[in-house]
Amino acid sequence: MRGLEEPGPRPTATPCGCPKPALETGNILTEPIGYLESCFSAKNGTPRQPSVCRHSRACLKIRKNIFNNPEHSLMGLEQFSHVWILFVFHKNGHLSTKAKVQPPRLNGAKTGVFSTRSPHRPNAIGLTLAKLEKVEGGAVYLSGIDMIHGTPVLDIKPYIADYDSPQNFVEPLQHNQPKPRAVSQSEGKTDGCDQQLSECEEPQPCHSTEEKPKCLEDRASEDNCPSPRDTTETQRAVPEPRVSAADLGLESRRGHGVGVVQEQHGTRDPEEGTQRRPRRVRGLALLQSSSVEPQWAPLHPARPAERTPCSVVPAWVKEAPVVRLHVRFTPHAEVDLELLSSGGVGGQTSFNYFQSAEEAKCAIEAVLSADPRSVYRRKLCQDRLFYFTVDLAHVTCWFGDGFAEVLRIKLASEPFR
Ligand SMILES: C[S@@+](CC[C@H](N)C(=O)[O-])C[C@H]1O[C@@H](n2cnc3c(N)ncnc32)[C@H](O)[C@@H]1O
Repeated sequence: MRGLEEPGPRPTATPCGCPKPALETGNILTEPIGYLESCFSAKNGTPRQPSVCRHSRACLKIRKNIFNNPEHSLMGLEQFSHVWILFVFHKNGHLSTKAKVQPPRLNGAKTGVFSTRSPHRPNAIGLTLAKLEKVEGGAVYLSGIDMIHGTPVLDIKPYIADYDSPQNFVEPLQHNQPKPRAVSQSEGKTDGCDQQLSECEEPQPCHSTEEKPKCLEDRASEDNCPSPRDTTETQRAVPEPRVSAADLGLESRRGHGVGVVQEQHGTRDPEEGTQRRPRRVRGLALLQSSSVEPQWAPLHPARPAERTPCSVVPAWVKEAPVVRLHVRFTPHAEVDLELLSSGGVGGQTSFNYFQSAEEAKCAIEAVLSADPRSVYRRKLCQDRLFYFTVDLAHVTCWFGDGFAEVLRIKLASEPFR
C-alpha cells in the first residue's frame, strides 16, 4: 500500500521552486470565528469534559469580520440539538508538548497524548460536543461546555448521530449477512451494542424542540435524565447481525493486555481519556501493530453471528482510579448562595449564566463531584482548600476523603460577561 506520508518534512515548494500554498502543506492560519463567553473564568474548576456539568453555559457570537452577516452562517443550525465546537486552548501557557501525559483521571499514571483529551497536544485544538440551547441572530447559546471565558473558537459543526456515533453506522450489506431490519432505538439497545447503558440518552439529532433530549450526562445530578425507555423512539435500519470485535481487529488490543469496554453511547466520557473506536475503512479494519506499515484485516471474515461493539473504550478510562466525590454545602454556604442569587450581595441582581440558585448549586456540585483537582493537589499538596469561580460565584471548598465541602460562596471580585 502506498503510504500517505513521505518520511521527513513535507516539501513546502513545488518542483519548480514555487512555494506551495499553505493549505497544501497543512499549515493554516486560523482566524477565530468568535470568542466564547463562558460561565467559567479560569481553568481551575472548569469541567474536564462537557458531560460533567450540564448547567454550564456559554454564548458564541460570530464575528463580523468573518461574515458580514453572521446570522447567515448560522442558518439551519437551530434545527440541531448538539454541536461540535472546535477551539484553541489559548491558556495553555506554553506550546511544548510531551508524547506521554498524566491525565488527572489516571491519578498520576502516564499514557500517550493521543489516547487522551489533554489540552497539551501538538496542535492545541479542543473538541467539545455541546448542547445547542438556541440560535439568536449571529449568536449561538450553548450548555454543557468545558471551555473558559475568552476561548477562541475555530469552527462549529452540527452533531449528526448517523455520522458521528458508531452505533448509528449502517454497514454495507455483505453477501453472507441477512438483510437489515428496522429496529427502534430502544430495541437496538438490547442487542450486542448496548450492554452498558448509561443514565442518559446519547444525544440524537432532533427534528423539533419537543423531541430534544432533556440532558447530556450529568453524572452528579441525574434528576432530569430521561431513562432510555422514556425517549422518543427513532426508527433506524441496522443490519443484523453486525461484525464481531475480533472482526474489527480488537483481539489484538486484548492481546496487548489492555481491557476494553464496549460502548453503546460511545461519544462522550466525562474525563480526559478518549474513547477508541474501531476504525472502519470501506470494509477494512486497522489492526494495532508494532510494525510501521499498517496491517489491514478484512472487516467481515468468518464469524458473522457475533455482535459488534459499537465503540470500544479501554477499561482504564471507564474504571479510572479517581472516584466521584460526595458534595455537601455548609449552612453558611447555602445562605451565601441564596444571597448571591437574590441580589443581596453587591447590588448584583442575578447570575449571568445560571437561571436560579438551584442551577448554580447543581453546577457547583457537578464540578466538585468530578474532583477538579490536579494530581499534585490531590496526592501531594497538604492544603486541602480549593477555590474556583463559576458565573458570579467565587467558591471556597475543601476536600476530605471521598467528599468535597463547600464552605463559602462570595461574589466574584471581577464579574465577567
Ligand atoms: C481536558 S480539556 C477537554 C476539552 C475538550 N472537550 C476536548 O476533549 O478537546 C478541558 C479542560 O481544558 C481546560 N481549558 C478549557 N478552556 C481552555 C482554554 N481556552 N485554554 C486552555 N485550557 C482550557 C480546562 O481546564 C478544562 O478543564
